[in-house]
Amino acid sequence: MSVRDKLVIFDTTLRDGEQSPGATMSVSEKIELALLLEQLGVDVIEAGFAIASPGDFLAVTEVSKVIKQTQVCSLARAREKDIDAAVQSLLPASNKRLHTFIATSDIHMQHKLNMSRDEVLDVAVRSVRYARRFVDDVEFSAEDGGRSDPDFLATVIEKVIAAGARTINIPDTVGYCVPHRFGEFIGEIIQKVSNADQAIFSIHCHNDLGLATANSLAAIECGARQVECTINGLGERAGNAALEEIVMAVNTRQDLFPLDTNINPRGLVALSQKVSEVTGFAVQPNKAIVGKNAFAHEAGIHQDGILKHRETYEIMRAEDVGWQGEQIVLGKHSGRNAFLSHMQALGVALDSAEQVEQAFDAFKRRADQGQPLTDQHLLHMVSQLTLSQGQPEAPSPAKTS
Ligand SMILES: CC(=O)SCCNC(=O)CCNC(=O)[C@H](O)C(C)(C)COP(=O)(O)OP(=O)(O)OC[C@H]1O[C@@H](n2cnc3c(N)ncnc32)[C@H](O)[C@@H]1OP(=O)(O)O
Ligand SMILES: CC(C)C(=O)C(=O)O
Repeated sequence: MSVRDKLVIFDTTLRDGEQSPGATMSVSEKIELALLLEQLGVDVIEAGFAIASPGDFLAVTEVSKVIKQTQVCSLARAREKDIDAAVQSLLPASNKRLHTFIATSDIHMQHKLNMSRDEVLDVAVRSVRYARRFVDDVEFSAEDGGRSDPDFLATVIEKVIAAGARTINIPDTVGYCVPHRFGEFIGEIIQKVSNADQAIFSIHCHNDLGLATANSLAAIECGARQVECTINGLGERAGNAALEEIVMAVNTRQDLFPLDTNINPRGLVALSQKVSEVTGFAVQPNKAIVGKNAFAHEAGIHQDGILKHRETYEIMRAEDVGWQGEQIVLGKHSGRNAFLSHMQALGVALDSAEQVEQAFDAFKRRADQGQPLTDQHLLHMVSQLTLSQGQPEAPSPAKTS
């Protein structure tokens, strides 16, 4: 029997998600979201960046008090004062992780940090070693890893694993990578690092080119076993990989990703709506999984297929991610089969082929106007039609709505 690998879901909605301009969350909002994230089954909640502000420090502390199973994490630069703040903020946590990082790309080292490769290597190792004095579970991120020299990156990783890092995160900080190359890159790094078996490799992908989910999945195929992501893909600039997309891609394509997660996908829609409410960031209707149209069908050919066999046009079940069920929406693109099935559900019997054609024609004309078509409208429309023909069968809107 083969042992299935686990994919660790590291949620950073409360840290990287909050870095999105306008998405600042209060301490009580972070607590509320953290409890929902725990209920959803995420493995790690990155609750904030303790040194960033007194409010963020408090948020990490308060989240640490209420979360019992899930690991709570704070971010820290590769500096003792950041690590000290993170350690202090995490004191109440039952299960904690400290996440320290430093950039490893030449462009960041030269222009932002003003440090040489040797200096960055030294600071990375010293920070991990320092953090391990206080916390067993230390994650190290090589910021801008996706644009880093692979040999240098592998050297840094090998040394920070030896210094005690348990998770190695290779971010595509600026969303520059493309899927097949990023997957190969992660696989190559894992191969190069002699002590790779002593750590879990992770990715953290940004969505600047709309590739965050695709890049994450490519890396998972090549050996990453932790994915950093956010609800609704919230995050710096164009956002992070969306948790709901990663989880449902893994669940739906088990042929490609034979991995287990702890996530209960039925909580995805509710959490997405809560994050949207807290941040004021609307979820676009066509957003995968959690957009209001993600399981809606207006096109007649699709509706006909769904009515005959749901899987013709559905690769996932709406109710499995927390929607009530798939939606057949009547509109100008709908066909007779969906129209009749809906009228039947409303209790309207259209007995002859002629009645069907008349009602369908009236419906198409109405739908062409582009206004939403409620059941009330449909019932009224049919009653007008049959009354004008002198036929008694159609119920009045008042009786059926
Ligand atoms: C890719 C990411 O998402 S990384 C996380 C980004 N998130 C944030 O920056 C949000 C929270 N940040 C903050 O509140 C502030 O930037 C703070 C508190 C961390 C630092 O504030 P300040 O001390 O005023 O520094 P400031 O932000 O202006 O500049 C960053 C400094 O950190 C240095 N730095 C950046 N990354 C790192 C790192 N990983 N390790 C060590 N030093 C770093 C920079 O080189 C710069 O140093 P300098 O002041 O000597 O030039
Ligand atoms: C700190 C790291 C993980 C990060 O947020 C990034 O590189 O985008």
